[in-house]
Amino acid sequence: GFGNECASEDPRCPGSLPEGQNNPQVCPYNLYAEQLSGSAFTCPRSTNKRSWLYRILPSVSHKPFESIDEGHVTHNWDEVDPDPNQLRWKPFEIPKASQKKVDFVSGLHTLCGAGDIKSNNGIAIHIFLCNTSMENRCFYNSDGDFLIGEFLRLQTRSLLTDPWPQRGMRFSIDVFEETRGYILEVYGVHFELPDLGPIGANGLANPRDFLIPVAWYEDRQVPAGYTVINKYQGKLFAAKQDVSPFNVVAWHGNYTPYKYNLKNFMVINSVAFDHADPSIFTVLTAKSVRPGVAIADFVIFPPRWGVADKTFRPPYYHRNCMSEFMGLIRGHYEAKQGGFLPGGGSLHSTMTPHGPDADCFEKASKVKLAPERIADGTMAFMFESSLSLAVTKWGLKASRCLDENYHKCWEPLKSHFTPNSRNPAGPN
Ligand SMILES: O=C(O)Cc1cc(O)ccc1O
Ligand SMILES: [Fe+2]
Repeated sequence: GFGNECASEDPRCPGSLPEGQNNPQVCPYNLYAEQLSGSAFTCPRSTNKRSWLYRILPSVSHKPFESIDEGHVTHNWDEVDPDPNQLRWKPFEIPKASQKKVDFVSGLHTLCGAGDIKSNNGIAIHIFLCNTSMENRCFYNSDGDFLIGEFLRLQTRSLLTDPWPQRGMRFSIDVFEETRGYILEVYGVHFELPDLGPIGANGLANPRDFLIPVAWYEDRQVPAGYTVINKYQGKLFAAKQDVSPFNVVAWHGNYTPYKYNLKNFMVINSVAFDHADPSIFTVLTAKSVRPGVAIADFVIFPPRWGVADKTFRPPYYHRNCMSEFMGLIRGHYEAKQGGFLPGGGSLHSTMTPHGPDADCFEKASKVKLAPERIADGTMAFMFESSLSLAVTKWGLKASRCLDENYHKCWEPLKSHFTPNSRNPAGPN
């Protein structure tokens, strides 16, 4: 369950978790005790996060970190001039394994972001494009948490393992084929489940559906050197060590990686009339200090029924003080039948107008309203942020995926205004 206090021992070492204290003079099985803190020691209980790890060697057993090539990872939000236009990307291209072997870390590309990494306030959106597993390499992020998009056949190994690693957690990603994914990085805060207000005690993403891994260790020497890669203040560093870092035999605490299957999301929606705001689809939120304002919300558009009467059912036309980055994991998105493709993305910046394309408007204004399955087999999502996001050089140019024709999807919109005829009948 989300945020629970858990305890886990590798079954090969029963009793490896010290009883009654965290720091015995000598730990069971002669393990080292190490605390991983995900919040200031003094945070209120409700936000205090830490885990105690009992490991074969402490994390400090490594050679010094050295700077490595960042590739397309950046936290420089001034690389290109601001551009308020609607932006859309065709599916980001995955390099072919036959041409170049690229793993999760070398395949990380920063698309956009905002804020300041050193003062722990901001977000970044990355795309990863890879074709090879991480071999004797792991990664950890000193700057923030990674929320990694949902992918088939992506497997992680980590000291506590699994796909949504929080700050500091080391993980290694295996892929079985050419793989692409989206990452929302938040600096300085952790994701939380949104409050439910009048919805009640249950619904949306239920805490019990968040899965947390069990302890599992490998006691493996790596004479050729195991590489620990660290993203620190937006730059990449590597340190060698001669053992696997996945050497945690037992742990307890509430600071863990977790994963969540989006299929478990309990969708709430309009069952009478009108289009509800997409905040009803919030899976997780990373709060800012302003009440109700997120530095980033993770919102999904899952398969569901559309039943609203006398309603234009697709998303309304709008301008928003929040920035909206959208991606498509599979299927299609209700407001754009063509052009917005799985593996691509779109960015509608602060107050930039957007909404259904002309074709969608025409169809949805005329369709006979019956209960309808919306977007079966699809999964679109939005990273919505109160920060005004800047796009990187890679996003605008080097990715070569920017769709120069995006604005054309609204060009056919024409006026339907009939000043002399009130049609349809007007409000009831
Ligand atoms: O722009 C979008 O497609 C996302 C979105 C969906 C919706 O149902 C209402 C508002 C909104 O921004
Ligand atoms: Fe929107």
